Amino acid sequence: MQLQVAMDVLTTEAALELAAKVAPHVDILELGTPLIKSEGLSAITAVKEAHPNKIVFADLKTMDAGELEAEIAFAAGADLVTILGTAGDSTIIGAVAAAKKHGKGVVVDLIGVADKAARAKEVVALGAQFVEVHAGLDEQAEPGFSFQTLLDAGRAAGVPFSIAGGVRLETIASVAEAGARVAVVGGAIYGAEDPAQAAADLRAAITLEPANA
Ligand SMILES: O=C(CO)[C@H](O)[C@H](O)COP(=O)(O)O
Repeated sequence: MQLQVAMDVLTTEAALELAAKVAPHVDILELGTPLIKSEGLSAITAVKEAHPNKIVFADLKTMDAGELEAEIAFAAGADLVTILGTAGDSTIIGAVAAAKKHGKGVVVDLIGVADKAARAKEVVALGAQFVEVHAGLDEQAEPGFSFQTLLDAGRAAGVPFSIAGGVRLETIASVAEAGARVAVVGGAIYGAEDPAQAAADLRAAITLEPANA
């Protein structure tokens, strides 16, 4: 299982500082949606230039204009972009076309999708590399939120998936056990007193091949 850090910070400077600390322990550097909205595509370029051997993940959360939005993010240096599973098939097909042109990949975020297993199979058939089974920050804060529902949805997906939303040291082993391809960790790394140590601890908690330096 790969480890992805979600850098939900607001400046390129903060992202570069965080990435420098955690890169030795993670496989994928994610630019969070607020960071991209705040700083624009130049943040993607800055992170890729600083970490050319890491997979750079642009959490665009695209809902329309799939080909155009994916195209500009790949051109800026992204290796993976997210398209929302609630978007129409034509949006996903467009983003996949851009990914093929650049030799990159599309991840479909299932946030807000009611039947996650059915949509997961559909979007992978459309060319998505994998799906992200995701509880967003707002959903996590809702009363009665259960992390277990994410694991169950991942298991039921029947296609390669990542888990995002509330993954931390206490839960990451269960993400691996559920068969996830990627564990996405945001707050448990960027909010830690020592992000490098937090990332190293998460890494040690799962059975992984060594991350690329
Ligand atoms: O994409 C996101 C929000 O939409 C977050 O980056 C993702 O949910 C990670 O969350 P956490 O901080 O709980 O690990």
